[in-house]
Amino acid sequence: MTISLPFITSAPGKVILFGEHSAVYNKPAIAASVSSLRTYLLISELNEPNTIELDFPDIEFSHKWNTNELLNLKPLHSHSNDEQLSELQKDQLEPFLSEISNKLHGHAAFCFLYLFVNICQDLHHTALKFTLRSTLPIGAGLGSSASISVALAMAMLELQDVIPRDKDQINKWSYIGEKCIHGNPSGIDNSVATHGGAIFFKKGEEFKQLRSKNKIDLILTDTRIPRSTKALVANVKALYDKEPKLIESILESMETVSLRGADALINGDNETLHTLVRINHGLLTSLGVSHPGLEKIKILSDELGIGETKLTGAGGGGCAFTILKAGYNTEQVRLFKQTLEKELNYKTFETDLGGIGCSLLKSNSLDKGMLEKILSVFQNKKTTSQEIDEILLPNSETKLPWIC
Ligand SMILES: Nc1ncnc2c1ncn2[C@@H]1O[C@H](COP(=O)(O)OP(=O)(O)O)[C@@H](O)[C@H]1O
Ligand SMILES: C[C@@](O)(CCOP(=O)(O)O)CC(=O)O
Ligand SMILES: [Mg+2]
Repeated sequence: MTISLPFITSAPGKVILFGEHSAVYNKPAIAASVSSLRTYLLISELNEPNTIELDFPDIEFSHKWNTNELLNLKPLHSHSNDEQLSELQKDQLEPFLSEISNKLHGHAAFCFLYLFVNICQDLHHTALKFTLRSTLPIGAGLGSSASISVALAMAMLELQDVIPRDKDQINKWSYIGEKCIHGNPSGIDNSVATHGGAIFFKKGEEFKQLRSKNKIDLILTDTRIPRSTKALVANVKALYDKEPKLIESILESMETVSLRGADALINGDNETLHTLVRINHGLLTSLGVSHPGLEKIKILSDELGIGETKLTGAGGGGCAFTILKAGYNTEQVRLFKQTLEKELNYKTFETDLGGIGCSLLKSNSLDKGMLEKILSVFQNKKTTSQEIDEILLPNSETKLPWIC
């Protein structure tokens, strides 16, 4: 039975605890979803026949395409060859993307179109609007790209009536979406955004859910320094090609860090965890993916003696996390946050790790008043992250019936 419109999908962002970049080279890595930073995607009927509209206000992008023209394209992506996007498909999509010159917009639109043409061939609705709002900082290392890919893939599989709902399918397609945005992703971000929790991930293998013995106390800091994952991953590749032996040995050290990290998390060995965070950050710095703005966070946490800091995600700007040592001084932590925010204009987040993965909200499970409230969150482009959270965040007071 076709899902009735409107409906909403959602997926979280993530923190990579150990192993970013080395994950791309088939080394193991550990990531956890960030419970409170999520993307929400509303799929609604459009009052304009034969039209697909994207409305992505977070990046000030909206665009319309003719539905028939899109559906006349052949789905050319073959999962048997899923290491590569289909070149033929890319060529077919080119005319639909040619008017979009902004890179941020182009990556998001390419991800949307590639998934749409390959997933939605038997669409029952021909006039649809996709409105996306995210409480994640974009391009900051917290996996906003994977989070939108997962929300899009989940929505399109629903539209296509793929029953039963299957997270492995969502994960597979969102990995393709990540490829459209990143070029060469490892797949760790989409896996954790799909399945939630914390995962031990190795490219090409089944990932394992990881249970940490202790709650990890961390402060997440966004430098607000913009960067693109695609460019950073390409820089590391260029370095690898230039110095393969040297870089391979750094990647092998990162492998050891992730393996030891998994043990330390499972056994609640905090001291080792702190040492590994320091070592992993140093190794990433040696790959050239830190930034003076990230080093400022590390230096401040060292000076105040509150814990260990490591960049997270692709680096080059974006975010770092600081894990707080046992019995930390709360006054020093307050000073840490205040200095970052007031003097450096950084943003700090407090979030738990390991929340739910992708989820679906059906309109027929909501009363009329609540549905109207939710629709207004999407319609009003000025809605703040806090207002989005108050209504849509799973486990918020509204207790919406999200299906995981
Ligand atoms: N809320 C959003 N709306 C539209 N596009 C988004 C959104 N969040 C992320 N994107 C897409 O993902 C890209 C950022 O991905 P990336 O460089 O991998 O950084 P990260 O995943 O660390 O946030 C953006 O350029 C944009 O194309
Ligand atoms: C650098 C990398 O390891 C993580 C990228 O994460 P983000 O897009 O910066 O959130 C790339 C990947 O694993 O796909
Ligand atoms: Mg990304």
